Formats: sequence, C-alpha cells, structure tokens
Amino acid sequence: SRKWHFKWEVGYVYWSPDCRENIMIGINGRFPGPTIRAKAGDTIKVELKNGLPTEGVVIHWHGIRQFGTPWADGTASISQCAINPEETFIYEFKVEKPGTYFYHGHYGMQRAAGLYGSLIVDVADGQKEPFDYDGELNLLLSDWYHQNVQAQMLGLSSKPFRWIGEPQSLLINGRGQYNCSLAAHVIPGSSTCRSKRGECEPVVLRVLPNKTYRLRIASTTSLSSLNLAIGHHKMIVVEADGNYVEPFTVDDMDIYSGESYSILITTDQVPSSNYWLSVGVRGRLPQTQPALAILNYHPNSPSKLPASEPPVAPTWNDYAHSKSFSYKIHARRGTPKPPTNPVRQIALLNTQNKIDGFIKWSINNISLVLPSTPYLGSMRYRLRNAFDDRKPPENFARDYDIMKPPINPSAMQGSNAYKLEFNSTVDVILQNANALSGNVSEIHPWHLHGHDFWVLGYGDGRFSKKDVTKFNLKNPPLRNTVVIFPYGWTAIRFVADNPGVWAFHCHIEPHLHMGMGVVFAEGVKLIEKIPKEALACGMTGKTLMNNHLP
Ligand SMILES: O=C1O[C@H]([C@@H](O)CO)C(O)=C1O
Repeated sequence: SRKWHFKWEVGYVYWSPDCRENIMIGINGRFPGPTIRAKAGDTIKVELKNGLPTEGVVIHWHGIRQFGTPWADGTASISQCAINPEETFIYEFKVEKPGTYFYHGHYGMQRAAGLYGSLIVDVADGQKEPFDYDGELNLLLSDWYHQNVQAQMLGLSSKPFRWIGEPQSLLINGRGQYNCSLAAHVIPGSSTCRSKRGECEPVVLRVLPNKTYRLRIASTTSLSSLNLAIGHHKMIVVEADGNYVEPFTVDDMDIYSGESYSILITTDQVPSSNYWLSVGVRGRLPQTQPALAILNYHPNSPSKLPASEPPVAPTWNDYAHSKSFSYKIHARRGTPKPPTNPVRQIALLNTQNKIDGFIKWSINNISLVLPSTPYLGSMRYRLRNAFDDRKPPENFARDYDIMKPPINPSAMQGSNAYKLEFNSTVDVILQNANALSGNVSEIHPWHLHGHDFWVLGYGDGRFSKKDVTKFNLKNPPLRNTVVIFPYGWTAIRFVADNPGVWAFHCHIEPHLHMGMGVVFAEGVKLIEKIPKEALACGMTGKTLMNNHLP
C-alpha cells in the first residue's frame, strides 16, 4: 500500500459551470476539485489550506469509514473545528474498501457552493473486481443555483421563510448548460453557450464499439433527486456506496444525493451513431432542464448528434418506479450479513415544524443545532455544558398521525447526541411524515458517517412492531445512504464499532441546514490521539490555552 500526499488550497473562483459566470468554491483554482484515485489499503494525506478570505472550511470524505481517525471525518462542530482562513489542516486517513466515493464541504452550505470532487478506490494489488470491464468512465452529478449560498442560507433562516426553489442547472462532472440548446452548443460556431475556458463544454464519454464499460456515478446534489438513463443501452447495477450488489439490469436508475453506484454498459448498439446520456429530476416538480452527456462511439465525431431524442426521466412523482429500483438492490453473495440481535431500536420521526415562526426540520421534535465546541473534543475530554447532554428521545408519540401536517407544529432546537454502547448492534427506523402543508411528504436521503449499514426494509405508512418480521436478514445491501419515501419508513441496522462521533442526517443541503440530523457517539473513551489543530476552538480551545488537555 502507498501513501498519497496532496496539497490543496480551497478558494473562491470565477467559474461558468452552466455557461453563466458565477463565483464558486474551488480547489487549487478549479471546479470541481481534483479526483483522488487510490487503492484499497492506501493512506491519503491532504494538506488543506483555507484560502477563503473570511470563512472557515472543512472537507468530509463521504463513505470513508475513518476507523481510528474520527478527527479526520471533516464535519464542522462534530469531528473538528472549522479551519480558519489562511490556516492549514492535515487530513490523514486510510481508504479501506474499493468503491466509488466523493468528498465535499461539510460546513454551512459550502457543498452547494461547489466544494466537492471524486474519490475512487481501486482494489488492492493482486485483487480482482468481481466483474469484468474494458474501460471506465466517472460521472459526478450535482445541481447548481445561480443565487449564492449566503443568500440561500439567509432565506432559509429568515422569517418569513424564503425557500431556495429548484436549481437552475444539473451538472455532470461540473458541467451543465443553462438555457442552452445542447445542439447549439455542440455545433461549432455557436458562441452564446460557451465559456472562456470551456468550463461548460458538454461531457463526452468516448467509447469503442462492442466493449463493456464501468460507469461510476455519484450524486452530491444540494436538493435534487436524479434519474439517469442512456438511450438504447441497458445498465447492470453492480456497486452501491462502495459495496458490491447482486447484479441487476435496468433501463434507468434513480440516484439520490449522497449515493454512489457503478453500472456496466455494453456498447453493442449501431456504431455509426452517438447516444445521449440524460440526467433528470425526480421526486419534486422539475423546473430544471435535464443534463446531457454524449456517449461517443469511436470513430464518430463527438459533435455528431445522436439519431434519437434523449431518454426522458419517469414522471417526477412516479414513486412506484423509484421504489421498484430501490427494492431491487441486494447484497452480492459473500457480503457480511447483519447480526441478528439488535440491543436497541431507535425510531426517528422526520417532521417539518415551525419553531418561533421559523421553518425547521425536526427529528423526534428536536431540530439539530451544532455546538461551538466539536462533540469529538468535548466528549473525549468530558467537558461540561458544551452541548445539551440530555438523552434525545428513542421514539415518538404512539398516536402521531404521519398522514397529516403536525397538529402541534412545535418542536425545539437542540444539540443532544445519541450515545451508543460500543460494539452494540443498533436498529434505526426512519419514519417519514406529512410536511407543514397538506398532502406533501418528500423524499429524504439519509447518510451515516463512520459506518456502512444494512438496509433491512422499507414500507409505506407508519412502521409497526410487526414489520420487524418482514426484515430482510438474508441479503440486505450494505450502504451509507438510504432514502425514506413519502409517508414511508426505512429500517437500517449497524454495529457501533467505530470509536468517534458521527453525524446521521438528510443529505439535502438545505434540510441539514434546517436541522434535519442527529449525532451518534460510541467508544469515545477509546479514541487515542486527536490532533490539537482539530480542537482549537470553543471550550476545547480554551482548555488547550490553559494547557489542560492531555
Ligand atoms: O424544506 C423545504 O421547504 C420547502 C417547503 O416545504 C416550504 O416552503 C420545501 O419544498 C422543502 O423541501
């Protein structure tokens, strides 16, 4: 195994991701950030300099377990203090498992400002992937707003509430085309849809006929749930969130923010043609054009327009279609099976509430606000009053009607954390419900830091004790992100075997900003060394100044 050493500087850049110039957060002057490519067992060291003049920054390595390095998880106020302007923080961690991952900002809404990139882990030397392919293509999907994230955050925390609305563009590898006909774009000579440095050039996927390609696809959208299809090509799903799945074939796939997949395609169609790859919006009434890329069969020119129209995403609210995709995902044979004896079941009710007139998302009536001292430090060094240390609720009211807007729409803001017994098996039931307005329940993709979990099952309506008997214990997929469908529940199981403090939250950026998350802590006593640079703020900062931390 080897050690990779990167020097990155985060900073604002002028960029035209969808042919409209904006300011974005880039790394080393570019958007999206550099792709990290390593092998399982390698160590990644990123010296991260904060070149944002007046705000802090952190980077989360999404899907990487951080076993033994919980301080490197890159969550502001949870695993570390935000890095101050002009300061450098060193992330160093192992990538244990091959798979398709990404990294992104995890402070405020910096992810939505463009702070993200791909992280791909190949099998270790001498190992083989359990499927064959001739070539590989990588697609990092995201969405883009023309309004800057400061304005977005202010609107979300204003009274009256100002919702961010739908994104202006969808991006593939950081490229989209706002109000541009792609045809105009592809045809040489058209200038309205071009940027100075080709920043919004459509993505061209160059392939040879009659080969098999692995497409790695990850979504780091701020809001949108996506559907991806390639004209005339079937897709075989083989990996989800860095775990192999039992291969299954589909014509199109859904992908939610925080998820990653690998699919295999065979370039067995008429070779004189090119084909569209299309990414459209699901789960919310779309007001955003689909993003397009060209599957370019050699030796055709990439400007040769495909003979058939781009595939159209299923109707946004065809949830039966989305469910049928999710329900097809099973662990590949040989995947570890879940332990059968959970010691604890935590039911988490997802509601939208008004708190003092501000619209928030709450989990069991608590809307998460992060403390000024990172939990990792305050818990490890047992500092008092660093956060609300009352036990958060394990359940919600028996008579809560998930089909109706909250009757008593009141909730509280809190920083409470769930303390999990080290090495214990925990079940979490995520329960969806009606939002503040009638007949609305949205999809929420939940992402767990520090662990993979088994997805034991989904159901419509309110979870009942009897549903436990329907759990899939035979081949549940291991993942780090899973959705709850409107008015439905999703059950997951994981082993709390990673000493640290870990966020579990809705991966929709504005929803997390509105409080939609919880904090889990386990084995904190076992954490050996936390770099002081991770804790030089809040109460751990004061204690450090007095030389009182061991
Ligand atoms: O959090 C959200 O707020 C709005 C709406 O519920 C209130 O305006 C919306 O669509 C969300 O997803």
